[in-house]
Amino acid sequence: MSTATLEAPSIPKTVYHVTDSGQGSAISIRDFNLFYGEAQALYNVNMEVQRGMVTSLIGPSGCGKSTLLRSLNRMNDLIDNLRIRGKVIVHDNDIYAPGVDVIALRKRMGMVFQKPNPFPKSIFENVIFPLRVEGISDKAMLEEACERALKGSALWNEVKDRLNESALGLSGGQQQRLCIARAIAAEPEILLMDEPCSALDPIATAKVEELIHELRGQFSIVIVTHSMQQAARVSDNTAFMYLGKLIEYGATDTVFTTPKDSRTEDYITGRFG
Ligand SMILES: Nc1ncnc2c1ncn2[C@@H]1O[C@H](COP(=O)(O)OP(=O)(O)OP(=O)(O)O)[C@@H](O)[C@H]1O
Repeated sequence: MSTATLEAPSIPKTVYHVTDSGQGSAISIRDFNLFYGEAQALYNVNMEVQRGMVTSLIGPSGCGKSTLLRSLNRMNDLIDNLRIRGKVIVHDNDIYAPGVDVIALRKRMGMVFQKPNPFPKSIFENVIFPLRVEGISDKAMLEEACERALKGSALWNEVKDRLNESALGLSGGQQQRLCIARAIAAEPEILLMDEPCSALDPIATAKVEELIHELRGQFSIVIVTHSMQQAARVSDNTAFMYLGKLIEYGATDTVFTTPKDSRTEDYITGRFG
């Protein structure tokens, strides 16, 4: 792993000092702008999400973190009067190009939301839901996928004897790890997490953070978090956003110890936000 300067000449104001995974980019965001009706929420964002690494999006409330995250798998498509300009490149293809299969795109990107959102079904059916959607019905294949995903989300030992019980009977922290199991069951390449610990207590948060650490390498993870401590603990790279702009995108250690932009410094030292 080396520290490389990734250039984005079209926005001189963003400071880049990103830790390069050596495996290239999982996602390239290029001159990306987003408008909710007349209101612009993202301004010329340029960012390379490094493959196999954990990337945190931080910044004060309303700065556009969730908007940017949801732009990566086109979750924003469902919003009326939304316009975008720019590109999001995954596997050399712009995901906003005409004719893109959005369902296929979302299969490559598992998503975990703020609040655990298990379906009112059994633990087993929750985990293998994405495979059912794909039309897989082979029992042995589903059981194997379920076990793999639950082991991957560090929940297997806690639920292996109650797979047919309702997922709603699990604790909040277990439900969130179940949602992570569901997100990884179809073996996506990228995991998008929108404040995955905001509804969890400190112990459950620690477990999810540990899990993120374990999933690193296997998946490219982008996580929105309000907690700077969490960003510092779990991520390789951190992107600081402010008023819809990407201000600084760099190696997490550097962002938190020696930020290069005064706005980043003001935020991480608690002067605003
Ligand atoms: N569906 C929407 N329609 C219109 N405006 C929206 C919508 N979603 C977000 N916005 C606006 O876009 C801006 C960015 O919001 P976003 O939720 O992305 O910020 P955030 O950094 O994730 O905030 P928070 O940390 O509070 O969750 C805000 O001004 C917000 O009001």
